Amino acid sequence: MQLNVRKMRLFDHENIHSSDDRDEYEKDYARLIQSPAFRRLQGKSQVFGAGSGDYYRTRLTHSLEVSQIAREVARKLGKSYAFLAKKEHPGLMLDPEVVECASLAHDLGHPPFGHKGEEVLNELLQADCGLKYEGNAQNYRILMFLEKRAGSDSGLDLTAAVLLAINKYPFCIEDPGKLKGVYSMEWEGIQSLRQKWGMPEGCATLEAQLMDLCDDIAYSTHDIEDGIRAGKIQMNTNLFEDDRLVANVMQEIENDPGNEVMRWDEVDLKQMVKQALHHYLQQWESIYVECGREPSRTRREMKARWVRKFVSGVGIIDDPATGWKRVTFIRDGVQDMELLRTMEILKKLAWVTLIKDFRVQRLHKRSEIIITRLWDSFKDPDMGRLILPPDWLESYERQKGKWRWERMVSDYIAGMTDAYAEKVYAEFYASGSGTKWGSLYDRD
Ligand SMILES: Nc1ccn([C@H]2C[C@H](O)[C@@H](COP(=O)(O)OP(=O)(O)OP(=O)(O)O)O2)c(=O)n1
Repeated sequence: MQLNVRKMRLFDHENIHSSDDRDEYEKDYARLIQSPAFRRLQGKSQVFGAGSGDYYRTRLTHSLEVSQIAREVARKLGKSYAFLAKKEHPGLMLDPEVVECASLAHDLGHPPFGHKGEEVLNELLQADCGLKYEGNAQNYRILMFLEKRAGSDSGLDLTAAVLLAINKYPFCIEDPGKLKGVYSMEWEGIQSLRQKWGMPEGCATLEAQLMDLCDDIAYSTHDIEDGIRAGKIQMNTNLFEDDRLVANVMQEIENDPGNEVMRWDEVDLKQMVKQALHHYLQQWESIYVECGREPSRTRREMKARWVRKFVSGVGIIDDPATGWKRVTFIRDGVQDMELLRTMEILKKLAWVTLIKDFRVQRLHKRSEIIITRLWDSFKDPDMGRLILPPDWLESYERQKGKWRWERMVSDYIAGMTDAYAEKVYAEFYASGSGTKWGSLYDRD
């Protein structure tokens, strides 16, 4: 019975493969891996611009790393927690295949140029028409409406378990006070699934929580690895004794007062930052010697050890505040605050050394200019109708007024890779010898 609730699909009208013997999650995996939205992640920035170096992460390689980590952790937890085997509640189960699919899909909604693109598109939409743009909400536009699969016009029509495992923020984003969530049109479907499952309000499934934590494990470690490779973080120095760096990290923490892991009223903030950096770096010297003083091997080994350390800390506890369960780092049956803080401080370290680096900031400035000019070019329906690809217009017309024009334009811009956004921008605005005209044979 519960399995059916987990494997049900929202639309499921015409399944051309209904006679095949694949498991429902195998179908989800195939639909995701073979979707154009998934392929386009290869051209979307993680931190450095996609295409700025073959070794740096893109949203695609990041999503693959998250899915590998999340799948393994789900299997491991499945063996350690007896309640998971009882399958008493569909939201309190951990299927490795489900977290794998959710991880592959969790960043589909990112526009070109990563978080900066998301911020700019949101500001433009809000200022011009009062709509919001948010990457997690956009995941559902893509999965439920924009992607097509053989035999259906209604998105990828994934199983309920996978859809809810992507839902980190189980809210309607258009409700007052919500910065993240699901747009109202898609929230209807997600909410109906949550009700069928009996999900408590505001709580995410265990699978969504695990995907979220594994996303953090992946990027907090690989961003540092990318940063060392780019020469922005010097690991062979005693980072925790670098007063300016420690002060910058402290400043970022103070700028993020809502972060519950960082309750610095409870601890000495400076001490906490120094301790976490010390904790992180402890093994650096010995790994360096073990790896024959080879920087690239040392970097990889350090990253691998930290992923293993974080992974081995993942557990499930009761959450007295909600009566639901919580996936987090645990030690001796309680939340491991030291490990949680170390991870948060790694994120801040990446922030102050990489994201605030002037070259990355120039990339952000450029992406702001490009996205703003693209928005200005397409937002007016009279002009937009002349310059949008015909299949986008046809999809829009088929909705017979259910979609607002601005939502469709933001879908179009958000779907672009970094390079494609650059190309369309150059078609409109570059002059002289720098002009790059689109070829007649390019697919838009
Ligand atoms: N202004 C920013 C913010 C973040 N990043 C990078 C750092 C990480 O590599 C990644 C984090 O992105 P996610 O979408 O995984 O972030 P969250 O999970 O924190 O965001 P959300 O809760 O919105 O999903 O993006 C960046 O380059 N520039």
